[in-house]
Amino acid sequence: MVPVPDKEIQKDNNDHLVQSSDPEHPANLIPTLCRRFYKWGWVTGTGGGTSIRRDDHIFIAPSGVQKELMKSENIFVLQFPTPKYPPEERKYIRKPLELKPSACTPLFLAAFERGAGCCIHTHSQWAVLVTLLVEREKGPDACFEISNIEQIKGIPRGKGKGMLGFHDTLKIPIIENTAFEEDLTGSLEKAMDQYPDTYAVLVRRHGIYVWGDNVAKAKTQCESLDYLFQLAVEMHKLGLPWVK
Ligand SMILES: CSC[C@@H](O)[C@@H](O)C(=O)COP(=O)(O)O
Ligand SMILES: [Zn+2]
Repeated sequence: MVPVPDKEIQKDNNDHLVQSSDPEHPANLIPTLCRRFYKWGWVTGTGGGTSIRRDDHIFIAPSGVQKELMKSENIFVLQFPTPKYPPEERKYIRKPLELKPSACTPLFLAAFERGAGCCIHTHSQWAVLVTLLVEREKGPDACFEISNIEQIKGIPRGKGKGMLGFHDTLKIPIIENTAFEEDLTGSLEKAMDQYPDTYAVLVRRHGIYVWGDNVAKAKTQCESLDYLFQLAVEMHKLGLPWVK
């Protein structure tokens, strides 16, 4: 697709890119998913979010808004690929007036650059608690590990490698939080490189980024991980080990 020149964006703002009666259209799916995620405590108090790639378009939510009340008309559209930095060089082809794009944008872009079709960021308390329970391990090797739990089979072994088995050990890298969301991008990318098979990165005292080849995979992987984190917290309370 030929990038739309700036003047034309100003003229009609490409509103048609977010207008569709199809509930599966990314501009409709992002608000629907965020309403659901809000109920699960993943995106409360404006935290967290979701982004979807469809062909060469990235659909992004606005920053600092109640994510469960978002509408399709509030969605930004980026031409993909696009520079992650500096933000003013990103190729927005639709910008809702008086809104800023999510601060998670460069992190979502890092997942799309690695082939994801959807990326979910949650502030789930289970994810945060797990990062606190492995707080002693800092640095590039910090990771959450769990094995011998049926739900591990909901997580891929790596791209094109099938799903993890019951006896496999699931490993999710943990990066340290930063004062600003955007500043997590470098360490997120480092963790992605260090763990090329991972589909998720935990952020200490903050939450998690989970991505998938498509929306259904990102959502079910995020659900499986959240289940495992909750279970891990409860196991810890009972003095049960996460890895056999
Ligand atoms: C409760 S504020 C949370 C934000 O700082 C950030 O962590 C976040 O997840 C959402 O950023 P946003 O720019 O609103 O999409
Ligand atoms: Zn966040």
